[in-house]
Amino acid sequence: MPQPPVPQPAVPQPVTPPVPEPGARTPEFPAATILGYPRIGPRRELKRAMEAYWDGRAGLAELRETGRRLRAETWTDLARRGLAGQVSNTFSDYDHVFDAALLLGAVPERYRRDTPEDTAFAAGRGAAGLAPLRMTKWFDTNYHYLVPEIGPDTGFRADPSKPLTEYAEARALGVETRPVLLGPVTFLLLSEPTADAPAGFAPLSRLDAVLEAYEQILGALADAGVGWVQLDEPALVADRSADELAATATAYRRLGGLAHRPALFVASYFGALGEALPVLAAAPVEAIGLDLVRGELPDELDALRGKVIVAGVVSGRDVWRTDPARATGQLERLRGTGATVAVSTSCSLLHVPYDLAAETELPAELTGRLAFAAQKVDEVVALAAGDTGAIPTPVPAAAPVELPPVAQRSPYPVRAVAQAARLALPDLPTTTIGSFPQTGELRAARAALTAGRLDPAEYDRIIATEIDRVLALQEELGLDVLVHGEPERNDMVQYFAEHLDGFAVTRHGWVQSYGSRCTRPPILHGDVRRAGPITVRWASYAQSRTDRPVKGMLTGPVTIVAWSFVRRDLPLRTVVHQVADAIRGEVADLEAAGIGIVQVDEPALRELLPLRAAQRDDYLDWAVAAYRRATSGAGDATQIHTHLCYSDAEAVLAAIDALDADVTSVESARSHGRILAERAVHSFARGLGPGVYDIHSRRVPPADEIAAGLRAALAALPAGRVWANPDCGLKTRGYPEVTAALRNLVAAAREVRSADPVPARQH
Ligand SMILES: Nc1nc2c(c(=O)[nH]1)N[C@@H](CNc1ccc(C(=O)N[C@@H](CCC(=O)N[C@@H](CCC(=O)N[C@@H](CCC(=O)O)C(=O)O)C(=O)O)C(=O)O)cc1)CN2
Ligand code: MET
Ligand SMILES: [Zn+2]
Repeated sequence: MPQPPVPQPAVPQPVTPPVPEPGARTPEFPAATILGYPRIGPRRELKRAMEAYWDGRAGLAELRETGRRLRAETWTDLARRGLAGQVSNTFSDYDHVFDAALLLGAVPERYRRDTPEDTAFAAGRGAAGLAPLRMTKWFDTNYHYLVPEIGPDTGFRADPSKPLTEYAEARALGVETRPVLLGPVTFLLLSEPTADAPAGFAPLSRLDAVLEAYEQILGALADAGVGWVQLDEPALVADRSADELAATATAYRRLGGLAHRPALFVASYFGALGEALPVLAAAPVEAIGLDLVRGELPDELDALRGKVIVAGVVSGRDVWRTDPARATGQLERLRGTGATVAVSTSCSLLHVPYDLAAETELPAELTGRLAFAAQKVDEVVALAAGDTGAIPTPVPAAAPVELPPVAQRSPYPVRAVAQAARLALPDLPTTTIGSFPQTGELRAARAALTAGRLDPAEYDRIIATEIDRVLALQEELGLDVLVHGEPERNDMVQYFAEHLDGFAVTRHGWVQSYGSRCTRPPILHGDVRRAGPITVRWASYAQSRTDRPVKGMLTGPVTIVAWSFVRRDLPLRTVVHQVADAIRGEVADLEAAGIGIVQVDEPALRELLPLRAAQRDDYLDWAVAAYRRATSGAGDATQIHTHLCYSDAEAVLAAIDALDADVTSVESARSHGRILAERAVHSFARGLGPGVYDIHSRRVPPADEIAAGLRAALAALPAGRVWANPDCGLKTRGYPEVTAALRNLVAAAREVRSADPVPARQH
């Protein structure tokens, strides 16, 4: 098939709208814009610069220079692509939510350092004796933000230096930009109360103080000549209480009422505004952004009369080309109402890779259907110019094969007896979550293998040696259930995608996950099928090298799909069930190879939970059913483990129970044992490993602290069902701290076992 040309702007000239006169009327909103752009660098330049700075291999000046260069290159490239509506302040040293805390001067005292970079890194990474800020998912994406802490006494002091600097930088390049700020309502709704806040304290109660800071920031931006500012309010697409909607009305009445300010563009994304739409429509703001990919055109368009509608018709959440018929249909209907319409992306392009042009190994028929960030900019520009000829219409898919129903497992008590007899584990069994540190040598070996510089047999020898080393370490530490350490995997999702039909993987398609960490989300483009065993070889190898049980390690169907870009011509549930069927086959093969424990991770179960409550039960039903499809083929004596992390697991405890795994490990360390306080945990009928070692921090937990965590678990759950484990995999940590922490974990489990003789095993 000939490759359709990528749409190019007719005149590749930087487009710089006139700078508004002070006191002039609302400046014109550019016809084509985006809500944000990737910032890690097309070759992860920022990641490398950050890590070099952290390791002391480079100074702050070099880090800053890398950031400045990446911003300049982005503005220049997007100007060349003909994008008039450029944005600034979308760059971040670590995280844009933390940047908002810096902007408002609301950073917890314990993280404050001499420079904003060091402050952000202290908050994101912690330091000796200083735990980092809690980190959690940005809505339903795989991006993680640092959760701001706001209390009754938090002081706010506007510091607009970052948006001002970036605005000036772009201006110096001849590019007029719209600074992007996190909106006040979303900022407060994403924050959590400080540790010393009274019970029931809601950060939103500090709205007045926050608005005062925003007023000063808007004033400073206006002074600098900023024409439009973008305030991001994605929190408004979730269910909001009457109080929260009233706070939204207050916020925008107040900011809109300022005499001296830029024109205000309130951006919503990740869904439809619903009941927040009339609230924003009634507010004195000049432009409103709608996600028209996730949401349909609202009926109440009349209410928006007089405002610019920034129509998010190009998806920022997937890698597919825009369906020109759908997009132009929406744009025409909007224009038909007499509204002023700008073409935009549905959300920031932060969640997609930079440039399809960097991928030279993808099949041509797939490339023809794809658009990464740069191509999405081209689409926005083409749609705004009414030039859709260059955007091909997507090809409809054939109907998927119906999957047969599967039988469910025996009841847990029956399985528990069979497993206890087979595994003969002590009370409080100790284990880890799967990965051991991914060393530089492993990554270098894999890079050499991919580049053809390393013989596959030699690579296999390196992996086997690493597995031997990791097993020996675990035996020496005295862990009860061992893992092979996942050294052969680049990533827990990409690795499976590389071994399943229906997926493609990229070489440079990096997307920021948090801080300097990135993933290359695979592209699920066809029907998914497992061509052959994926993990059996290394699992059996590991089991052949030790007498202790080795857990087989698989990624669950929801997580594989959540962390990939998926086809949109089939319902998500159908795609997830196809992946589940492939994993089911892998569980069967591991079992046949004599593996007695199989862990099927589902850390993204919570992430895909719909933002609107009305859609949640339906999602949880099919997600749980998919997990059971993946695991229910296992015999009674095969112990199925699952693992969830970053999950606010509280929100989905009933679903976790319904997964029917024999043992579940969850994050607990960073949520301060909150999970154990949940009433539902007490009725949790199977094994539970509340994470007692926070692997997201370099800190080594002392044995008595771990023992306290285990005792708390024993107070909530029957003995014999509590496991001792870290709260996630160890791949991002280093060996010295992992060894010390696991030594403490084993010591703590032994101490609690001997000091608190537990009643006979209950099942
Ligand atoms: N997909 C996914 N999402 C997730 C998680 C996860 O594990 N996977 N965990 C949670 C937290 N998020 C995370 C996301 C990424 C990483 C992470 O460690 N990423 C690595 C990259 C992992 C990877 O793909 N590694 C490849 C490529 C490594 C690499 O950079 N190679 C160099 C060459 C290396 C050398 O020569 O030394 C290169 O390509 O330039 C490999 O090991 O093969 C990183 O950013 O550094 C950790 C947690 C939630 N979401
Ligand atoms: C993000 S969940 C990670 C689970 C995986 N088995 C690991 O240990 O790395
Ligand atoms: Zn995890």
